[in-house]
Amino acid sequence: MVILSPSILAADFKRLGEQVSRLDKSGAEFIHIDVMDGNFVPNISLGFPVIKSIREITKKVFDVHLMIEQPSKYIDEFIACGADMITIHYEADKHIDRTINYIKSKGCKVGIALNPGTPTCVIKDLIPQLDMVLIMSVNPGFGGQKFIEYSKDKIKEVSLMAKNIGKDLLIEVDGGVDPTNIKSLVECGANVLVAGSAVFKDDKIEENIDNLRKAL
Ligand SMILES: O=C(CO)[C@H](O)[C@H](O)COP(=O)(O)O
Ligand SMILES: [Co+2]
Repeated sequence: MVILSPSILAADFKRLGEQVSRLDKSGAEFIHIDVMDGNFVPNISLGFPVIKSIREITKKVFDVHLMIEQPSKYIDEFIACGADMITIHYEADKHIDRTINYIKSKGCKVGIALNPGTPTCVIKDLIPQLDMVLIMSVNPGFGGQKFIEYSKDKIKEVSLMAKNIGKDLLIEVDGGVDPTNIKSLVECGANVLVAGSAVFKDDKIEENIDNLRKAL
């Protein structure tokens, strides 16, 4: 099964409630929420009040992508706001094993994200504990960037690591995903596809999601 996770970073924030309601009625399984702190990445996006508000609109899985330093400080609050899955960056946490275990102890799913410049070998020993690995296919911080081709090799590497230990792992790809490349990413082993610009383009959310699904 291939999961679509539209990123609300590309939504029209004037009409966020309406657009999230449309995602709620769509065939997308997850909603990807990009949290940026202006420190780990050179941009600031949204935080607790927004997540809490849209939680009232939909029961879809909230796939919360934390692009923040010291994510362990904020786990309880993200869970309280309605996060179902919390993904932290490998590069942002000095004690990642502890944070993974903490998130799991709270009954929340956990993912680790890797920047384009971080090799996949760093997460090999962590995979047994994880629900998801997120391969960044753009440098984090902004939507609408071009897909980095070598990300495909990284998807294949993580897929092989999971296969070698018989682990049912979610492998998410985030950045520059569109109908022209989505099929090739699934062929590499991805099973959760984030799309921001490709979903919200021209305000044709339903049609764009259908087109992504058809391209698979
Ligand atoms: O994490 C992200 C950026 O750091 C976003 O999820 C990602 O960029 C999605 O947007 P798009 O599909 O427009 O590339
Ligand atoms: Co993201």
